[in-house]
Amino acid sequence: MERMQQVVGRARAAFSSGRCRSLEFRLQQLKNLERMVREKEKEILAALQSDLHKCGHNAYSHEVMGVLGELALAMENLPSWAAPQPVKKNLLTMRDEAYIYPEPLGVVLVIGAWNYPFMLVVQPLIGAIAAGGDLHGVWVCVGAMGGEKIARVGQPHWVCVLGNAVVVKPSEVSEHTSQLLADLLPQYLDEELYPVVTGGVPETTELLTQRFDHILYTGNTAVGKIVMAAAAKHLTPVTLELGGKSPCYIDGAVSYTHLDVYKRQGHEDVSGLLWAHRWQWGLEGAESPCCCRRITWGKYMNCGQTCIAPDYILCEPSIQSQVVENIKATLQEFYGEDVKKSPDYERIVNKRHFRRIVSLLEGQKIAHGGETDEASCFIAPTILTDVSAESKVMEEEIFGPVLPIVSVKGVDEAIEFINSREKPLALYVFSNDKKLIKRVISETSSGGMTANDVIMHSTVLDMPFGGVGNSGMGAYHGKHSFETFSHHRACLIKDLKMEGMNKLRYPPGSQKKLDWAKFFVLKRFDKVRLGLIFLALLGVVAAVMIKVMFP
Ligand SMILES: NC(=O)c1ccc[n+]([C@@H]2O[C@H](COP(=O)([O-])OP(=O)(O)OC[C@H]3O[C@@H](n4cnc5c(N)ncnc54)[C@H](O)[C@@H]3O)[C@@H](O)[C@H]2O)c1
Ligand SMILES: CC(C)=CCC/C(C)=C/CC/C(C)=C/C=O
Repeated sequence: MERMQQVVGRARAAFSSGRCRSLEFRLQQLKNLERMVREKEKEILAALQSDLHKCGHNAYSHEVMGVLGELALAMENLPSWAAPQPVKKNLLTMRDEAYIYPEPLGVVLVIGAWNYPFMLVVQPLIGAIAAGGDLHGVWVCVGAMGGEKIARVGQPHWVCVLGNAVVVKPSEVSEHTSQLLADLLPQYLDEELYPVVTGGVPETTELLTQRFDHILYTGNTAVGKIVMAAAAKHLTPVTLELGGKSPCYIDGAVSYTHLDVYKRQGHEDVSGLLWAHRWQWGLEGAESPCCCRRITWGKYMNCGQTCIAPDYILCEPSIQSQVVENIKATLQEFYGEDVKKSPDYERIVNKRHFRRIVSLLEGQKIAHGGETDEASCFIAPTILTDVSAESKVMEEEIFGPVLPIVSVKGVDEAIEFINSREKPLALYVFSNDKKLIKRVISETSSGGMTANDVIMHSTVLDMPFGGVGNSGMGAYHGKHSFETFSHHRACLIKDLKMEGMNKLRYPPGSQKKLDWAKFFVLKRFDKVRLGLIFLALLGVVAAVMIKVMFP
């Protein structure tokens, strides 16, 4: 207990010292982090190889690339993210400065998971370091109502505490990466502001008794509840990046839909159009090789241990065998004749997870794969067909290379199926009918979604990444990380003039005062209307002057 108290206490003291006060300091820390990633690339890739059997290419493109992208985005945009944001004002506040100032929360705890052990720790760390505003300069509101612009003028003349301190807790399950982060981060970042705590459940439990100003936890839902309960004791806000069963619906009726569309458009001979359609999709529907290749990539990457991997497929029974054939062909294309020998295919992280996944195969119809080797934690890419919605494999998140196919009659039943379960972290739909895609989006809910591909929404850094309901709360990535780790403080700066206006709100009250207050507070003028009123007034003044000057 004492140790954790010391770590967090030191981080809080460092935060309060104002060491991380300037934008320049935070940018420097981000630059140092980038230098660490570039200089220690070999060590990072080696740790990922030891923990998850990730080959160099996969480790780089799945983990390091995302971190470098996030760093570049944060460093480029930090000055504009950190600037106070002007807001629209009303008639009572039109002379004042009104803006939202992002301030850092204080000491943040980042708890990572083992499946992308480098990225899931460093990516949130970037946002937490960056967060907070820039009042180090002198900011003025330029423009009247609506405060069109906030401008940084002059040299810094007063300072305030900015940028969070961050306690980093990598997952003990990926022990090599965890140790590497504990060794490297203090070499490149301020040691007191950004301490690393290693260890397992006892250490995390102890850490969670401490008071933090925000906790970002990545991991399973059950532990997410433990984290939230511990945070509640201190009223600490949480971001929970959890998991769940992400469905993937394949629309097999695409070609027929298009046939109809082409006919309705008045095309007599649709064969040429359908041929073009087939050329685009490989086959007639979304069960095409192209779609199945994308699904195979996202399902079996990192041996299925990806939070947003398509967990299971929903499709009509008529296309099931085509889907299986196309996925099998892709597996051959990706991993060759002997998957075990492929450097691109990872392993299950440990024996506990290995046994859990193997137990999900019991009683299932294995259409492909199914080979396992406990000694090396190897499970071959596996496809299960005609899977019952009530079976064990359809109850919990699989988090392994097992892909069940569940039959549905069509999109209506698919939507019903998805909505009858917990809200997933991701949702995938394959169809070249845009209307159907939009319908699935509007009639379901999930943390994020991609149509006609998988995983890829998580790579768009301008989009928030996070879950909803059982799959989590809050989000991060890019500017959303900055916002997650900042408090959005409402700032109104008035002067001591025009006291007469305030009489409206001071006692004693009267109906007349209330009517004027209503006018000043509730009346909304848009810029065009204000402009017109100004022009009309100008016209009246001009008319009066003309009349006076030329009687
Ligand atoms: N949403 C996301 O971004 C995301 C990313 C990766 C994984 N996940 C989800 O995470 C799950 C897999 O991760 P995991 O949970 O096996 O990872 P894990 O075992 O690494 O646990 C995550 C963290 O929680 C801590 N922890 C574990 N048990 C604890 C306890 N009893 N009390 C306090 N702390 C505890 C660990 O020390 C670790 O740092 C899957 O459900 C997956 O979908 C989600
Ligand atoms: C190689 C490319 C273009 C993308 C892969 C990125 C990737 C591995 C995303 C998954 C990230 C994530 C939040 C995983 C959670 O377990």
